[in-house]
Amino acid sequence: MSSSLGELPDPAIDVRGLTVRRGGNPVLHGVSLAVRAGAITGLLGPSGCGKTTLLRSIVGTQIVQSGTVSVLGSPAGARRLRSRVGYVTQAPSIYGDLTVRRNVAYFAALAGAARSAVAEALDAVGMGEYAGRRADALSGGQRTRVSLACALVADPDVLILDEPTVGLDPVLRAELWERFRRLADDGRTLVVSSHVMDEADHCDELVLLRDGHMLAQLTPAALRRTTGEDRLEDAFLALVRSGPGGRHMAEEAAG
Ligand SMILES: Nc1ncnc2c1ncn2[C@@H]1O[C@H](COP(=O)(O)OP(=O)(O)OP(=O)(O)O)[C@@H](O)[C@H]1O
Repeated sequence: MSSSLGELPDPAIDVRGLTVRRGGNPVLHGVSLAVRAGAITGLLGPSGCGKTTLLRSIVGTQIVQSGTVSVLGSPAGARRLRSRVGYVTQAPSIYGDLTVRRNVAYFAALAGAARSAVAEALDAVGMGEYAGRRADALSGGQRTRVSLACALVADPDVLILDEPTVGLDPVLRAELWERFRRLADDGRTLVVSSHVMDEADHCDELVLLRDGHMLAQLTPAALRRTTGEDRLEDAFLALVRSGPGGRHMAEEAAG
């Protein structure tokens, strides 16, 4: 695939033997995965399986017990990654007493982005018409979109998005996935978490997590092929039920 970004290391993100405890409890158990540059990787699994913890480890905000996480060839959280990695958390982190435009302009200034990038980022998430509104007068879904615009405006090479489409209507969800696809086609690397298997078909690769264990990393087509299920929701369930043997099958199908 041609990339406007030139030479990004591939894999863009390399996670090896990642073990994390939170509040004294094991949350991730020796997770290893490789995220392809210039692709959309979907991180899928039920609520509480460790998706956010894995994303935090990739961004470098999570204390990890063992294992390594490297992003674009540097250890996760390294200073040189700050402008290259964008992270949109599940709870939108924007300033309620600022307008939508000023929120995005603030992040644009931090990133040294052009002023024109602010309007572009707002249009990209369908929030252009709300530019003058205070952020504390927005709905939850609108705040999520402004949060996403704050990440997009910095034009990062790697975008880590924690459930970015939750609470959005189907039209907006479809538009955002189109946007994500264009970013990946342009060479950006996206990791998008979701607990809705319907979204998996928008991804190039899937990382399936359950109870802090990685069940499989494979394409949606390989997941269907391995399990013989057409609906990805059913395919995920079939993989879970097939246990460790299923995991082995999935690896063979992926490999
Ligand atoms: N601050 C914390 N202290 C202790 N345990 C935590 C903390 N945050 C999360 N956990 C636990 O870690 C596990 C994984 O949580 P995590 O938020 O990574 O899951 P998730 O897959 O992102 O869930 P969801 O889809 O509901 O957001 C859960 O069992 C959760 O209860």
